[in-house]
Amino acid sequence: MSSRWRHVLRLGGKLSTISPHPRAACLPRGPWRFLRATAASYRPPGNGKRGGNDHGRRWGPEETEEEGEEDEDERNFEEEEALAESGLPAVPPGHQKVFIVHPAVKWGPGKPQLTTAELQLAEAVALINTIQNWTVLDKIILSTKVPDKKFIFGKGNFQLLTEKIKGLPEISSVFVNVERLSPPTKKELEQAWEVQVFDRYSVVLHIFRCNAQTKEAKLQIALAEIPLLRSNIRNEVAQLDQQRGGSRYIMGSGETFMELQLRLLKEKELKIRKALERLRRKRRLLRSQRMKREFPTVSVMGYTNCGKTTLIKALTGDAGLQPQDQLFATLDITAHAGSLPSRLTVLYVDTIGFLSQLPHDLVESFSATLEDVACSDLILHVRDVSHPETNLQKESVLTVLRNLSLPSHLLKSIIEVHNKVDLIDGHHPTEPNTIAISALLGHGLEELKEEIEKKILEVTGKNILTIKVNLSGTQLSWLYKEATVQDVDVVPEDGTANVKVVISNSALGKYKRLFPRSSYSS
Ligand SMILES: Nc1nc2c(ncn2[C@@H]2O[C@H](COP(=O)(O)OP(=O)(O)OP(=O)(O)O)[C@@H](O)[C@H]2O)c(=O)[nH]1
Ligand SMILES: [Mg+2]
Repeated sequence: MSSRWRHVLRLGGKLSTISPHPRAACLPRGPWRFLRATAASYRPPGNGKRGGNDHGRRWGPEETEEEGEEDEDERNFEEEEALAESGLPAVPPGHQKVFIVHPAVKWGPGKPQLTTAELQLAEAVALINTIQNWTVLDKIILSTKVPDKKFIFGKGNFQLLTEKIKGLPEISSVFVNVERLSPPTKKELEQAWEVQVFDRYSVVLHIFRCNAQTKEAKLQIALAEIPLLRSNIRNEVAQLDQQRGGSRYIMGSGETFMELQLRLLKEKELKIRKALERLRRKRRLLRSQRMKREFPTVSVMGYTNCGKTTLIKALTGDAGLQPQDQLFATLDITAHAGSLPSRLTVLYVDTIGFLSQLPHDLVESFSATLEDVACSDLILHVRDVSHPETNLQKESVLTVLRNLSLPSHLLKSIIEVHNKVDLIDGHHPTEPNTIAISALLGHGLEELKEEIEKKILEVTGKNILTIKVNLSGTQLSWLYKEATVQDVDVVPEDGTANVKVVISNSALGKYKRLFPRSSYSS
């Protein structure tokens, strides 16, 4: 056996018990974990009998199976294989005592416009507090000119920070509140501070991992991890080669250690993409079924923790929904039926929340689920107007919405919902298409429903009418077939009924041609 292979296997089998850092038991264990995971997750084809507990199906009774039972087993096996241990340096389980550093650009073009360093630090604290068993031990704002460069801080500030961190031996990790730390920077900081170092990407990814419930969300997160894994492999294998200076090729294979790692990663990525595409097809099928049933769809979007789920729960009375005071509580797109004032049924779609400086890879990996938004009839943009950064949050959401290439009529008809007005005094928005509510207390919901109905009727080309029909004719049965009958008020004396319907423009045209002598009132 070549020495390189022995090396790979030894790393694969044992390294998980070795910690290269004295203070942290679960520091990154290197790209070889991925190799181990891949080998461990292998099972011969056909041995994939699984429980089939697919939490990913949240669309309820509309769902139909498009593929056979046997294929289902195979699919489950493939999905689980794609989801096998990612190999990403794991965030250690258990308690984390975190020190937060916020590098603040205080002047020049990089200075943030709609926020302050204090508010950004508060959001970093909220992110950490969202994770169970994680606590913030201390925090600091330090000025920098180049938060995205290899050396984030100047010499003096770095020394001060290092002394502070080393003076607190209880600290188990440091969260540097920047979008992404390059692997060499992260490694250097970890060596200097002797604790694990996280950036926004790894913290948000960890929250996602903790909160993901459905297979689709888990696959999307696994996909978002790939770029991180790739750069880790490049970085760590390069270092390994430098240290050992040994042969770069695995004997007989014509492949270097890094090439092998990258190939395995590519294979894993393809598996994830394939599994996601299958789920996407299923989602499209369900969407087309919903559209056939003519339920208008309202996407409820907004910054994380603004109250989207609370609002949908208030509008639909769906007891299954669980709003939580937690960032990224909702990671799965789910639809919930609710009635508008005219008793028209609409589906409210709960979506993943936004975050400013949310790493691009993460947003992209969730864009498949956001496909549903593009197909909806109306968007509610929910805002927590009691939040000190509400304007920045609005801008972040609108920027993402614009980048989702949504149809322009959707962007133009957005209803802006000012939520949590119970927490502030005298909030009376004056902008058009804006409604103030408290989803928690149920204030302003009737006005909101009326506005939703008005917009839905406009965009779907539907009308709400009361039509007088002759009960001896075929009008009523025609209306039951071609429109949504809301109410039938029979007038026994003259054998007629006043029928309240929601009817599309095209169906109304047909009705008028078929029954030219009917009378209508709106
Ligand atoms: N005071 C007050 N609190 C509210 C209101 N609406 C929601 N909340 C609270 O805000 C927190 C977040 O609510 P969610 O409905 O989970 O927010 P979300 O936008 O779905 O959050 P994510 O799914 O994490 O993006 C919960 O603690 C809610 O009780 C409101 O009108 N007033
Ligand atoms: Mg939610």
